[in-house]
Amino acid sequence: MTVTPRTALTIAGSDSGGGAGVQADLRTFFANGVHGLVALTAVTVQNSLGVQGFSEIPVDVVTAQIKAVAEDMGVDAAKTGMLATAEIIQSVAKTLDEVHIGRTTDTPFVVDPVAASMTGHALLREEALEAIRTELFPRATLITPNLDEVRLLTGVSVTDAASQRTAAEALLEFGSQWVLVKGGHLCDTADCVDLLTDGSAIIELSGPRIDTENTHGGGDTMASAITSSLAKGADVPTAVAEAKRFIERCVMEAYPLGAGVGPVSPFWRLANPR
Ligand SMILES: Nc1ncnc2c1ncn2[C@@H]1O[C@H](COP(=O)(O)OP(=O)(O)OP(=O)(O)O)[C@@H](O)[C@H]1O
Ligand SMILES: Cc1ncc(COP(=O)(O)O)c(N)n1
Repeated sequence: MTVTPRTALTIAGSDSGGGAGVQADLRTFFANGVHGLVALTAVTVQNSLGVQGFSEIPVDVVTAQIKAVAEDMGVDAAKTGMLATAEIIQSVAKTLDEVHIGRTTDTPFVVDPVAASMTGHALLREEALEAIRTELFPRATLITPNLDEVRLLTGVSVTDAASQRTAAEALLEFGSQWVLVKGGHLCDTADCVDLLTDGSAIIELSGPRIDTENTHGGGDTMASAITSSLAKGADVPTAVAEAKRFIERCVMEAYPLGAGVGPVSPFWRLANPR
């Protein structure tokens, strides 16, 4: 019998290098057996050396993509990545309410507050940070900032487990249900520890730090692995734990591509189905 898979929607930018953005999200949804839906927000000119520029998609086209897939196909979970401008963020937030996606609905919503590429190029206009805090975080089931984004959003510099906890508490104040403070950039630790909290539960997800230069798309892949598990009905702690195991293997099997930073690889699951 033909079975329709669960669906996950990514609202994010394109990476011409294929390692981050909607390309990473679709690779990850596919590897996790979920049908990926896309609302494209921006087209970046990008390779392994960095981002040379980007052009935003008109706001009405962004929101029309969300409505088109949500109204016809249904969305089991959604995530955001690069949103580029305050105008796009505000319109996406309003549209998500209209199609009943977000923490107060049955459809979980993950916000990966992408501000810059790992090579340091801005992917968000400066004035848009406040819109992420006020428009998206209160609607989010989970937010997944890395340590640079944590500093931009809260002013807290995470240097150890105690400051990671302080940052998570500060982020919860913006109104998301759960916060995941990713520890991939805490370079002096032997393990990569991500901290997940909803204000009552505090869960440390720890795994070995894998020695590789090739981590492009790691944050997008982590957030879309979480979104895949949520689309399949997992609760947030289970989805994050599953995604942590998934991203570890993706980092382990990351490959060199181009002269700069290569991408993490969601392909391992397809090569070793289980
Ligand atoms: N070298 C590594 N070994 C194992 N796990 C890692 C490594 N680097 C990152 N991770 C894990 O990958 C996930 C993404 O973390 P990270 O903090 O790097 O996000 P990010 O900065 O948004 O990603 P990126 O900018 O690389 O796309 C986290 O679960 C983190 O613990
Ligand atoms: C379109 C797009 N979205 C997100 C990222 C962040 O990924 P990374 O931090 O690995 O550069 C990116 N580089 N490009």
